[in-house]
Amino acid sequence: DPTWPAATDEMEEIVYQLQGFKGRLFNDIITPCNNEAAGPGRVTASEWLRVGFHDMATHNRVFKTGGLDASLQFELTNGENTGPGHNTTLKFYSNYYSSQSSMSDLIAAGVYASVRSCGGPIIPLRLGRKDATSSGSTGVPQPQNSAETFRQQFDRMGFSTEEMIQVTACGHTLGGVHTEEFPEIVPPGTGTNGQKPLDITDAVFDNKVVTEYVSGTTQNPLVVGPAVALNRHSDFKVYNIDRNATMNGLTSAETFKNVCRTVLQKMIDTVPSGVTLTDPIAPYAVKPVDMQLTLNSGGSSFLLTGYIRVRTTNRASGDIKNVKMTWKDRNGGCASGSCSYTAAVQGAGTGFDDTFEFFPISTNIPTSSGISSFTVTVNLNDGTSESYDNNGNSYPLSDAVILQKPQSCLLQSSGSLTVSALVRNDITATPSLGISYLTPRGVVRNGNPVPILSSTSVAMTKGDCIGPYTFYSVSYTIAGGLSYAAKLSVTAGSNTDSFNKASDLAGSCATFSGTASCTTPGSGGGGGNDPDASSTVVAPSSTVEPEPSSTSSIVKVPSSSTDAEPSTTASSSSAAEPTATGPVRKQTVAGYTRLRCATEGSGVRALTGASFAYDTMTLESCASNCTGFIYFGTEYSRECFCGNSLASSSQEAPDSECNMLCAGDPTQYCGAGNRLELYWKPELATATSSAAQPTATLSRKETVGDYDFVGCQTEATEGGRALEGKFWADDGMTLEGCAEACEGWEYFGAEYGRECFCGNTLRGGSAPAPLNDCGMTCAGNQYQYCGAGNRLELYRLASASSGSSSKVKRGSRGRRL
Ligand code: HEM
Repeated sequence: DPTWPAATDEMEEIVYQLQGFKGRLFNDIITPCNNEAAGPGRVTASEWLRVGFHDMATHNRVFKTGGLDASLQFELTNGENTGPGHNTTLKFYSNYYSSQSSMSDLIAAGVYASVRSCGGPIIPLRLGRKDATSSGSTGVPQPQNSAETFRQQFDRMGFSTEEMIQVTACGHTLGGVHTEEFPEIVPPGTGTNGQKPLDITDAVFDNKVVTEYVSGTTQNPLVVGPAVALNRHSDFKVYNIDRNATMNGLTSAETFKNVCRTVLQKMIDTVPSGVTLTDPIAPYAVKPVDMQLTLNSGGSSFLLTGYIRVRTTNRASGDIKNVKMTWKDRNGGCASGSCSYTAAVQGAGTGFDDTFEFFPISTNIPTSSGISSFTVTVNLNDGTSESYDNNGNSYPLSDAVILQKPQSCLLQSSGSLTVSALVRNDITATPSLGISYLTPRGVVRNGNPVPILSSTSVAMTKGDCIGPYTFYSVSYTIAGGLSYAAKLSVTAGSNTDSFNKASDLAGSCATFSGTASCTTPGSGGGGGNDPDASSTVVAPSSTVEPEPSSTSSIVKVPSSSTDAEPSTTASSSSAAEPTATGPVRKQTVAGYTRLRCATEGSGVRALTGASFAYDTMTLESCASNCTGFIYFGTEYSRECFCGNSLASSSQEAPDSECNMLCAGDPTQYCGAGNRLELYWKPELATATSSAAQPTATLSRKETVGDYDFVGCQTEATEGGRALEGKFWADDGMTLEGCAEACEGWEYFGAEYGRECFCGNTLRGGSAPAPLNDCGMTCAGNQYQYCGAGNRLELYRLASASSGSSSKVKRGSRGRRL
């Protein structure tokens, strides 16, 4: 078993913990192998495999540049990487992209997963790839190249002639050639759904690509057909280079599988210099998952939560009776006298080749004695048991630094994050919060769908001492709309509580209540060690938002205890209503007029033009940042947003809700959490556009051309797509474009941002879905909705709907289809 924790833990989960309880669903769109997530004629698993090759294919073995490094994301429009498959694949992987899972490791994992999902071999998966930050050289083999050029290109990649033939055959057992990308090889109308398969089983990882070729029955469009006359029959040129000797050696299914395991591993292990790959990963026999300490109210005990995941692949089902966790306290003993917890199974999950059971942990641990590590005993129904001690190390679980989730919160609409942490009083280092976060590329250049991964570290401010711990906290705004994907680490000296998911945080921070008196660990705990001891509510807070300090972004955990650091300026309670000397609501600021206190949009920002966040925020400085924009608004004391339009879902809110003072001027109001102190210059609206009313806001379109909006609709469950008439996909997709393409059809539907389907009927199993499911914006118009994965933004001809018995009223969201 690997030793826990390891740098590969997140990838281990993504790759093995696929479905069922705590499933990461990485295989969702490639299972079954013939799934066509991006539309008919597009076998998703084959697209994943091809992505691996195209990313690797620019490797130079002499200079040790390129290889599997995710540089493909910057190369999507260089002419070598045609077709939408690369884009949709990288977009899917982006859901898993983090500081612990590089895009290039995800591409390699995608090769492993697609091959496995299609019945191919288990490719050993090493990890540790690093992502390129810009495009690399060109050099992906193209069908028109000569046999000698192919040989040279693969030699540059580090592949012998034999390996070139093998790896190409292993790749071309899946998928096909598309008319959209290679109309000269597959002329329009000659394929099925615009695709011609490379062998007759284009969604099975078998050696038909070889046997059909060797027997002369192949219909592979890169061997026979129009490509021959055009000299684009690249598979023939490659396979025939050694007079078919290598191909003849692959006619045994077993040999093919083994050879493909070897050459595909070589393909994904081809990396630039500076990368050292780990040993191949394997699923843990026993793995702690999501272990977390949380200080209970009162402050004298922790709640330890998480799961022990046990691999059950080689066990008879129901084999395990329960799992016992036994821990050591901070000093290596068991001062509290009770240091174990036994759990029964809660859920089961599966991977391609594995099964797991999960045993939930939920137990209290006194803060006076704490925890340092644990071991696991798996008790079997036959009366025997197995001990797991993490290869002799015990499973480490430090209580030195703890991210305290109930007092941490994330407002996803604005990205406003507050993190509270507890640091044990014997740790002298001041903690800092590390935030690793994704932001969408502002300007999408060359179709790169992968968000930017950044990290930042912010110092935390000291709060109250509770028992042997001291609170620290900090607030920060994660701009860009992907705050839920952030990972949070609190570090003090060599102690850290790392890789906590921001998505686990609630939208509002709860107030901590506890009176355990301040102690130093090891002193025997002092007072307040009884978990049920008095838990006087110290600072009942009526607001859900943490209260802002007027001088900085720091939010102190509310407390009345005497050793609290003095608050420097205006107290939070004075924020609510202006007094003679207190804050006032300014009606005009630098030529802008106050409009109202406004909410953010639902799921979108109210103002999307530009944004700023800093600790010296004033209305004047925000207005100055927003010069030229029709609107500006301040939020959450230190944030500033500009825009020429206001999201239609932004609502007026009572002024009393815009009650936070500006971080840089406590005599002014600067909104609140999810509340904008909104100003505008209406004359700019008439100058820049004919209407003062905002025009460009993300909203549902009730009508598009001759079509009425029907609703959000699932795909069909009965063999095929909900709409079967016509399909196309494009990075410039808009609702108008889709409507136009579907002229003459009764329905059109936009899906996954960039796909368009037409049809006269809806296939069985397609059903109305909640509107919120259809949350993807159109690739060609950010202000329109274009469905989502497996969800159609569905429209129907107005004439058809009003004429038929099952009326869909114009503009209604009728579900009556
Ligand atoms: C001389 C080398 C190669 C050439 C010239 C070549 C060329 C092509 C072409 C023209 C297509 C059609 C793409 C489309 O229309 O979507 C294709 C598809 C494909 N290639 Fe290759 N290829 C080569 C080697 C490889 C290798 C080494 C692999 C992976 C190990 C690979 C994996 C694939 C896959 C999986 C598809 C199907 C994609 C789909 O269905 O969307 N190819 N290849």
